[in-house]
Amino acid sequence: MEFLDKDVQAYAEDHSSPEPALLQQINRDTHAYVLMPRMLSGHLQGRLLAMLAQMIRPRAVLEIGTYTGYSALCMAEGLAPEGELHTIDINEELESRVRGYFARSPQAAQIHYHIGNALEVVPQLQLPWELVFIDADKRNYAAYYQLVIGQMAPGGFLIADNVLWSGKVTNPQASDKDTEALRLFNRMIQEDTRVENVLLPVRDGLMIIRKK
Ligand SMILES: C[S@@+](CC[C@H](N)C(=O)[O-])C[C@H]1O[C@@H](n2cnc3c(N)ncnc32)[C@H](O)[C@@H]1O
Repeated sequence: MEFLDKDVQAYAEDHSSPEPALLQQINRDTHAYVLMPRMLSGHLQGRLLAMLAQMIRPRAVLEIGTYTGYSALCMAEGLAPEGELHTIDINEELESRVRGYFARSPQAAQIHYHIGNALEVVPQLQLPWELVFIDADKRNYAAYYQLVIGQMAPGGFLIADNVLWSGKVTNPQASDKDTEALRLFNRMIQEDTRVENVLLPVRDGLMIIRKK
């Protein structure tokens, strides 16, 4: 479910910076050749991620859930000159496609792509994260948060995607495991006194969290 009216969404995209050429190609290719293209962040959310990264100028970015590399490349636009971005995905089938896209990015040398289960890879990457994007399996959102929050730099930002889950989080009839996991995650963030947070109803819901 999109929370914005279709015309408003189109208007917002028309009045946001265009996608860079490489991202346009990833968007097109993902819809043509890859399963579940709805998972890609897309134009509006991608420009928001790029803008937030440009505001933060992070030296260390972590992404959990690379998929076809779209959101990683958006956030890489804002990396500090000495910064690095680590992105993890469990799906090795997309690896050669994604490596090809990353190689064409102006930030190619700063991007580190890991194939594996994020629950195992994250503890091996001990960096003071200044920007984290959680966008993988919903049942592990709380576990990912607990893994990274201690590693994050004070003043660092964490963004979690799909926290409205097509509106199911507010539907009392919805009790599937993913919906329950997202309700638990949202409640956990709301009650965590170490952070400030705002839930933005953009696309499928973005929880933006700042570590105090
Ligand atoms: C919604 S997609 C990511 C979309 C991408 N961030 C974007 O905006 O274009 C979710 C991805 O998480 C990956 N994933 C699922 N479980 C995972 C796990 N345990 N560890 C790492 N990646 C995982 C899936 O393979 C999938 O590619």
